[in-house]
Amino acid sequence: MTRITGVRLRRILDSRGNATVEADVLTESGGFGRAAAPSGASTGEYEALELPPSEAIAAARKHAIPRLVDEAFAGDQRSVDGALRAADGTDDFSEIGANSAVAISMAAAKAGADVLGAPLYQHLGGAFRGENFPIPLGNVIGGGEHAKEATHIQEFLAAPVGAPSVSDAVFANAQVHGRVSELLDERDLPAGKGDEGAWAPPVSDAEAFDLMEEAVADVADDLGFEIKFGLDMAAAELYDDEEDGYVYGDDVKSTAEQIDYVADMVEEYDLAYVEDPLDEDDYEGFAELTDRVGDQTLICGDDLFVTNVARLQDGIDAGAANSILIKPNQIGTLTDAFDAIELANRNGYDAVVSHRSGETTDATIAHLAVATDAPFIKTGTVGGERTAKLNELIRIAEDAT
Ligand SMILES: O=C(O)[C@@H](CO)OP(=O)(O)O
Ligand SMILES: [Mg+2]
Repeated sequence: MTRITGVRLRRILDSRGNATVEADVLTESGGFGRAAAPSGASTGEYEALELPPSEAIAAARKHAIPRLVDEAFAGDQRSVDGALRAADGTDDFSEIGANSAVAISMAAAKAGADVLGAPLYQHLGGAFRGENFPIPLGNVIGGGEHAKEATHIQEFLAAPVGAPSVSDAVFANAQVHGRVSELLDERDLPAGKGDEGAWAPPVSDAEAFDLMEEAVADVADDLGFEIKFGLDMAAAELYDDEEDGYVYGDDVKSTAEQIDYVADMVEEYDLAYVEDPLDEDDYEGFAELTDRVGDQTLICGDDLFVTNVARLQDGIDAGAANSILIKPNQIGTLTDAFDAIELANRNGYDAVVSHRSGETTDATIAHLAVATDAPFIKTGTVGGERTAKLNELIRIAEDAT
């Protein structure tokens, strides 16, 4: 029933106005799935490779589609993703592009779910998936590679850890986003937005910490539940080999100073989450920081692990981080993403499912996060390509309870 009978690929627009790959997968019994690849700006050096969409589509048509049509079953995700790997033949999907691969992989999962008549989260997670729902981490102030003339730290994320429901959490993040806008207005600061819809004001990182502290406290007071905040430091973008340190404008921090700085911020602001606090090659620094504050907060590896089981295993062996960011397009298939989540969970690492800065309205990650019982999902706060995931989470919570 789920034998694949057709795969169509096309170029569509993403939220930055760039082209990306969309895939349709059709099955023998009329099943249909459609998915689109997201795209990063602060991409990790060890990520699977995104090709220019036209090239990725041409290569996938030549190499992958013949191995899928009449050969693979949408209901058997490993057969689909195995065919994609075999068609590509490289470790980093440099032949057909991780963008073609991930779009086909996710579209096949949706087609498989469609044949069963099950929602995607149920198809992926099964009857024993657990009852928890992910808490959305909402990017409300940001800079780095996502906005010019703004903070050095890439993302300041609201984390509504005390929200009684998914819907309360989603609306709390939107309210924090709105509260930050009011605070900027009171301070006569311009409020442009970065790639993910976060405010990108021309303020120092220290001011952004203060704005976040005030905004989450105000909204928590109003709503009556705990809201913390966290960071994506995207420190690989701050790290400069020649300076041998982390560059914050005129200030350069050595690795030891960076670790002290992050540990101090965790203490001072009771941060719920810190992603990529150190360079993507610095397992040792990650381990030292995890040792210091890992019992108080999540130290998450994004560019460090790139959703890759081998890199995660190195991190586990080194005691680096206690959490992994999961981005299916970093590794190319849902199977690879699931394997990374499983390895993480077996070793006490929390898996946090994430969007990219360049997105479409594809909501697959909302289903992936629920299916795998992820404690957090990073999806932004406002903007159509962000709310597509958040609203899907609200629908899934309604459907599943
Ligand atoms: O660094 C990140 O975690 C992401 C998403 O917020 O950004 P990008 O997609 O640009 O890598
Ligand atoms: Mg990141």
